[in-house]
Amino acid sequence: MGQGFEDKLNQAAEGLRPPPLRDDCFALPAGVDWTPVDEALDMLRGRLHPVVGQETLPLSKALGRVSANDLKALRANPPQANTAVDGYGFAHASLGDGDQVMPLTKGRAAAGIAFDGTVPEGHALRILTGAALPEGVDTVILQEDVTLGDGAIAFRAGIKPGANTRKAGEDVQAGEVILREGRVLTPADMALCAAVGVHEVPVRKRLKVAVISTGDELREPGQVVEKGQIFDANRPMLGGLVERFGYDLVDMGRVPDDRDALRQTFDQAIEKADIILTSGGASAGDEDHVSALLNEAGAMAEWRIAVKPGRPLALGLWNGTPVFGLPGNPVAAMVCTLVFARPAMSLLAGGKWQEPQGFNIPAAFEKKKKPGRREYLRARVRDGKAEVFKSEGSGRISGLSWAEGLVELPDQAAHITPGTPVRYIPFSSFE
Ligand SMILES: Nc1nc2c(c(=O)[nH]1)N[C@H]1C(S)=C(S)[C@@H](COP(=O)(O)OP(=O)(O)OC[C@H]3O[C@@H](n4cnc5c(N)ncnc54)[C@H](O)[C@@H]3O)O[C@H]1N2
Ligand code: MOO
Repeated sequence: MGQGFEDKLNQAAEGLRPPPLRDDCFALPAGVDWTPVDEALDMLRGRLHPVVGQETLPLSKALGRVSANDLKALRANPPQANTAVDGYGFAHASLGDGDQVMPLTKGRAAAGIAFDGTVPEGHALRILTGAALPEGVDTVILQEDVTLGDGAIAFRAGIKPGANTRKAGEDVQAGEVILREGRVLTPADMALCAAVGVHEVPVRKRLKVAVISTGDELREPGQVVEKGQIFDANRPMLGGLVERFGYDLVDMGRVPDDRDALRQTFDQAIEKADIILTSGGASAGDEDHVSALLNEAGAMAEWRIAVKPGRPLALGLWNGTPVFGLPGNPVAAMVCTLVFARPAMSLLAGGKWQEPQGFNIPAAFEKKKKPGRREYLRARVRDGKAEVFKSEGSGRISGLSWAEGLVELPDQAAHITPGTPVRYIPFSSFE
C-alpha cells in the first residue's frame, strides 16, 4: 500500500466522525413515516375480505368453524311451556283465597312423557322438572312447599301465576337468528344450535396458513448445530398459534437467506395455502430477502409501524396471496402475529375483525414510556395486578413463555408507577 493511497484515505477521513450514540436507539428517524398501530389495523380491516369457500358440515363437526350464513332457529327454545321444578301443577285462576287444599288428579307429567289429558279446574297434577305443562296447568308449586296427604296437597296462599314455569320460546323464538355470519362456533353455540334443531351448519372452509422461517443461522431442534447457528424457535410458535386459531397449518419449513430458494418456497406455498407467514428477513438489511422479494413482486408495503416490539412488518402479495413478513425476533414475531396477523387472518377466514378484549388493572411495575409508539410488554396478572417480565429484550423467549398476556401501553408518553391502571390483554383474548 503506497504513501499516495494513505494520503487519499486521510483526506477522505478528514471530517469523518462516527455518529454519536443515541440515548434512545429506537428513536424515530426523521422523515420516516411511522404508521400508528390503529391506522395500520384500520388499513388491514378495510383491505381484506374472505378468501375461503364454503361447505356444509354436521353440527358435530362444526366446532371452531366460521359460520358462512346467519343461522336461524328451526324450533323455539323451549319448544313448549314446561316446569322448572319437581312439584304439582294447576291453573292459577282456580285457586281460592287463603291457604289451599287441592285434590290430585291421577297420573303425572314427566320430562319426555307428556300427560295425555286435561287437568280439571281446582285439581293439581304431579309434575317433574322439564315436563311439558299439560292442558289446564299454568303454575307449579315446589314439592318442598306442600304437605302431601291422601290424594290431595295443602299449601300456603301467595303463589304467583306462572310460578316455576318456563314459557314456550322465552329463550329463543322459532325463526329467530341465533348466530350471525362470521361467528366462530363455540361449545356453547353447539348447545344453542342443537336445542333449536340446527343439525347442519354452512361453514367456511378452513383457512390454510403457510409458515416459513428464514435465515441461514436456523437449524431444526435436534440437529447438530455449529457456532453461530440457532434452533428455529419461531416456526413451532407460529404453527402453534395457527392451530390455536383453528386454521390448517401448512408447514413450509426453513429457507436459507437465498432469494431464489425463497422465491421457490413462496411459489410452492401459494399452491397449498391462502396466506403466508414468514419470520425473519423483514427489515431492510443485506440479507432481508422477504422484503426484497415482495418488493420485487411489486406488491409490497413495508410497514414501519410505531410499535415495540415489531417495527419491521413486511406486507405484500405473492401472486395475489397475502404474505405477512414478520420480524425475526421471536417476541416481535409473536406480538405482530397477535396484534396484526390474527385479526387479518380472521377476515380472510370469513370471520369478524377481532378486537382483543383487554381490561384495566393496576400495574405492579414502574416504567417511563416515551411518546410516539405503542408498546406491548409481556405480562401476567398476580394478586389482581399486572406484572411485567424483567426484560424487554426482543429475543428473550423465556419471557414469552412466562407471560400469560400483554400489557398495552398507549401511543403517547406514559409514566406508570405501581397502582397506575394499565390495559392488560390475556393471550386467550387473541384466540
Ligand atoms: N440497523 C437496524 N437493524 C435492526 C433494526 C433497525 O431498525 N435498524 N430493527 C431491529 C428489529 S426491532 C428487529 S425485530 C429485527 C427484525 O429484522 P428481521 O425481520 O429482518 O429479522 P432477522 O434479522 O432475520 O432476525 C432478527 C433476529 O431474530 C432471530 N431469528 C430469526 N428467525 C428466527 C427463528 N425462526 N427462530 C429464532 N430466532 C430467529 C435472528 O437470528 C436474529 O437474531 O431487526 C433488528 N435490526
Ligand atoms: O422491536 Mo424488534 O421489532 O426488537 O423485536
